[in-house]
Amino acid sequence: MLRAVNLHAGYRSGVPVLHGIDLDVGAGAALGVIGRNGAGKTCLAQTLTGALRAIDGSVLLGGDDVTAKDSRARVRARLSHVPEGRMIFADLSVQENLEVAAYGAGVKLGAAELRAVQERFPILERKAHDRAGSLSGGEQQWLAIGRALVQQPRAIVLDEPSLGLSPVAIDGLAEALVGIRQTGVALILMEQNPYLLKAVCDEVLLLDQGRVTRSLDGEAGEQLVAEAYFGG
Ligand SMILES: Nc1ncnc2c1ncn2[C@@H]1O[C@H](COP(=O)(O)OP(=O)(O)OP(=O)(O)O)[C@@H](O)[C@H]1O
Repeated sequence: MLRAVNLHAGYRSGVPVLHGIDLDVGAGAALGVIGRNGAGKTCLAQTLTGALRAIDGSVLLGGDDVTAKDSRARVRARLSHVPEGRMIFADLSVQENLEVAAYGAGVKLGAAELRAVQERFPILERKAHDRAGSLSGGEQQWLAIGRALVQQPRAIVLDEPSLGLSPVAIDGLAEALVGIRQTGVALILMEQNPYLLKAVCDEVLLLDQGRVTRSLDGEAGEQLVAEAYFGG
């Protein structure tokens, strides 16, 4: 569903950060990307979703080459982004945040679509009319994922969604992401938390200085991920 082929990219300074990334995640599958601070996870998330332009290589969504499309066009092609830091609109209500996200994707947010997201994350119904900035960090993460879901994505790229969450909230996040996978959405999860990766992903890529240095399958487990990542 979402593929990167020989992807080279960097931030606007022009210094290359990614040096030839290949990845492929199918519908209903989840691919993890783990790497130290500065490995290039955010650069990869932004290049996949169109916030940054590739220097070379391609991004394909459902077989279509979207490399030349900007982030807005990619959202409309059903590729959603849950950015690092959540990036919700703090001064809008929870429901308005969902409405804006759906509008940006060219999707009508009817009562049934709203209910589907609220059933997955009941807090988004209980606090529908609260200011989004008044939510706790964990609640804001549900809203950030809810914003992606109302866009009716075929694939979602999530950038460090566990950041700042308690262990209990991370368990809830894992459960939610597995539930989303089961609806056929492809997930790419940039993460530093091996336990979340183990719970959600079939395969985890190790990113080091902009290159994939290893690929670990789900059976390898969090122990192997942690050993490889922490250099054990
Ligand atoms: N806005 C920017 N402009 C230029 N260089 C940047 C920018 N943001 C990050 N970098 C550099 O690009 C490289 C990759 O950073 P990136 O944030 O993509 O890594 P990351 O794996 O997401 O790290 P973290 O886990 O700390 O968020 C690093 O060397 C970083 O210093």
